[in-house]
Amino acid sequence: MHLRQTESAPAAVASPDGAPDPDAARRAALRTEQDYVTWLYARLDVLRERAREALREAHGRGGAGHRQAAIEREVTADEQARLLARLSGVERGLCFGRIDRRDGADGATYYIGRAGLRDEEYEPLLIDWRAPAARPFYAATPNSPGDVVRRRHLHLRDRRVVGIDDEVFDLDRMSDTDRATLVGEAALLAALRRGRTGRMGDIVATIQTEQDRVIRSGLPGTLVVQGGPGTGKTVAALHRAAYLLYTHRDTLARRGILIVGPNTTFLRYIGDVLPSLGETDVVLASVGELVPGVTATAVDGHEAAAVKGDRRMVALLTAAVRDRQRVPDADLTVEVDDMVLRVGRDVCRRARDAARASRRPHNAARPRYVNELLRALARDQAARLGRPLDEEDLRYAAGALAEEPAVRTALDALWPPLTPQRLLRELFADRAALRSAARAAGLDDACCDALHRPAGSPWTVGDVPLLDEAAELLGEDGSAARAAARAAERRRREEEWYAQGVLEIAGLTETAGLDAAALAERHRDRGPGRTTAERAGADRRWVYGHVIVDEAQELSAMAWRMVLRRVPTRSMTVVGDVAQTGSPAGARSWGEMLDPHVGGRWREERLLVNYRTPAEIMAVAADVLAAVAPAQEPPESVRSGGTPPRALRVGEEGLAETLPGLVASELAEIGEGRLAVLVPDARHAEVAAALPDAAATAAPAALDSPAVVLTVTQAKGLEFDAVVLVDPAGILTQSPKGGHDLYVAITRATRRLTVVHEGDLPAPLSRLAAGE
Ligand SMILES: Nc1ncnc2c1ncn2[C@@H]1O[C@H](COP(=O)(O)OP(=O)(O)OP(=O)(O)O)[C@@H](O)[C@H]1O
Repeated sequence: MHLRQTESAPAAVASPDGAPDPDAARRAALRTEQDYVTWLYARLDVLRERAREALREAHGRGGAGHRQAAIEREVTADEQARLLARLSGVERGLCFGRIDRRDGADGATYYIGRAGLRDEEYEPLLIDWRAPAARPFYAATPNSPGDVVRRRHLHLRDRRVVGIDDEVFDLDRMSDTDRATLVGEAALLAALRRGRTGRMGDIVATIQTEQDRVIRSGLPGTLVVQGGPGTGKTVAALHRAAYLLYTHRDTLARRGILIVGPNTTFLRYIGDVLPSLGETDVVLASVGELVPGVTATAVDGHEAAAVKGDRRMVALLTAAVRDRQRVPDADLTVEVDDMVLRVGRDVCRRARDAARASRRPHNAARPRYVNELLRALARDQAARLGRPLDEEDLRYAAGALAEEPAVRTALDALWPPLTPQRLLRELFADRAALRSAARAAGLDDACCDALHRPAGSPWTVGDVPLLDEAAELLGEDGSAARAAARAAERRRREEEWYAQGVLEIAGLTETAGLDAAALAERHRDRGPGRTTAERAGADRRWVYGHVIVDEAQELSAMAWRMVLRRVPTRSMTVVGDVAQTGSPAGARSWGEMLDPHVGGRWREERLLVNYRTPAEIMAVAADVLAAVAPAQEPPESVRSGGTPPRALRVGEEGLAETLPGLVASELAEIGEGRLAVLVPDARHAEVAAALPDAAATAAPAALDSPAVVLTVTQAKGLEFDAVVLVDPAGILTQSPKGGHDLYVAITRATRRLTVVHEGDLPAPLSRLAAGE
């Protein structure tokens, strides 16, 4: 039997007059749990103090030893610092659950929490939520409870137990005392009712069974998590990252986990979840940040986005690179020391073809071409001077010519060293170059028009996969790598010199176990690039142990190529909803997107329950989905009730007058929560001007504001207690995927939805018309 107890249900502890006393039962249960929780925190304090002490000792142990000993101390200190960070991260809500199992004759009780704790005898006091022993806490359902007799949720405020919820799966197996102290209220619904803060919270206490399957799915291969809005795809994927780090720490600590999200605001929104689970060593990046050194936030128009995401851009870029490998129109002539040196055009052509035939990337193949031409120039120079040349002379003369500015300019014009940035900047600013490359790729002039732009334009998100593709085609620019190595060597010497000064000032001699080189290295390691995540984030060619892609339906074919380069093992979690695709280059089906890369070898989990949007609002969204994508099923809302969604008609000039009052009254209704005004792209500035008190940028700080004006693209993945949706017809018609945008906009609301419209309500929203 399964029983979800309510607070009024327990009826076994008697009051003095013999009547059942539920309050006494509740107090008794709270006391028991408080005692245990107090004990757990005491243990946590002890472990933290030990880690702190070990850290102090590692830092303080300056004394004897050589460089090896210094490094060992550093490693110990590093480990203790991580342990301390992990133990500090789990302070809030340390223990959130308990299961009573039918283990053996007596049964057994296990407490579940954010971290595993053991006593001095190594007996478990608290089970880490990711450990196999915690699984029944999440997996037990009324239909298949396994050996779980009762699941209890504990609600903590600071270190105090302030509430308990019980789910009983087998009342007959419970002892009389335990039955007497049953208390409860559905923990999940309590969690869902909380106001939004602008930051996603963890759900470690209320993970649902279907989500648990996603979280604990094995590390190898590609897992697709498909689910409608609010089904917990994002939050489950983040818990999966924590679970994988716990279960495969060795592999993943070395290679790291990358989480790709749609934009920096979204990343900020989800950024607290992993630290609250004690995990910090993860790289979070938007598609626009995946090439180190470039931060792209500008967004392309629909045409440009569609072309840039098209797989044929590979052929276009390949052709564009080939176009930069030229032979002169006539013989090559260069003036050096008042003498005109000449190399025949056919010699240039042969040299270029040989360099291309090496099949090396552009920058790596360049020396073949350049060296061949330098030798030809040197031979011509010697002939004109009437000097014979042996092989050594030839090498020397070619080297000397390479230093001549006129020679360098001439050779750079034929086969320039290229960075991805330079290639793209110059290509997009040059219509003729674009046409030539596009023709080779089978793209028409309209595509060229969509790509063409002035040279100084900012990088867009759609450019970043192209920069990454270009980096592959170009290879490392050897000169840049050499310059970087020289700069690094210079820095190393300066740091050592500085470190020597520090040692002298501190009166520490080399016999103190730390010489200047070791001290410099230690400080260098402390700087950027110290943790796996930091090193990985700064290296375009880093290979991750696992990659999670959120809102994955928005990624174009070119963006997938970029992401997949970072995970050749294809150990990935792909999270999204093809019914929410807004990008013109995004996914229509997972097979279409993934099959070219993983050859059909991906597995899928579906999430079907919406934890965000109440049923009344979801009914409106379902009408929209039925109109724009009848084959897609909307998820089912876990809760109903609350304020019915409504529509509000205003005159055209009435928008600016209506919105401030409407937003103020909605804010008053939601109290501490968050509100978003969602608008068509073209009306963002107008609506933002009407609401000067609301944040109006998609910058991460906007999440701190009680009210924010956003386009639907900017609001993707986010949620708000109240949504004011302005001009639904404008959203519907703003792009070929406008219907999907409207679906996304409606499903951002957790409590209240108001649709403000000027003309007639679009047909899919007719359900709202009745209430006007
Ligand atoms: N098991 C759970 N317990 C408590 N809250 C949950 C649970 N699952 C999901 N939620 C909450 O539901 C909301 C929606 O979750 P999430 O953003 O992960 O959904 P999603 O599927 O990624 O949505 P979308 O596709 O619309 O972006 C969040 O507030 C999340 O915390």
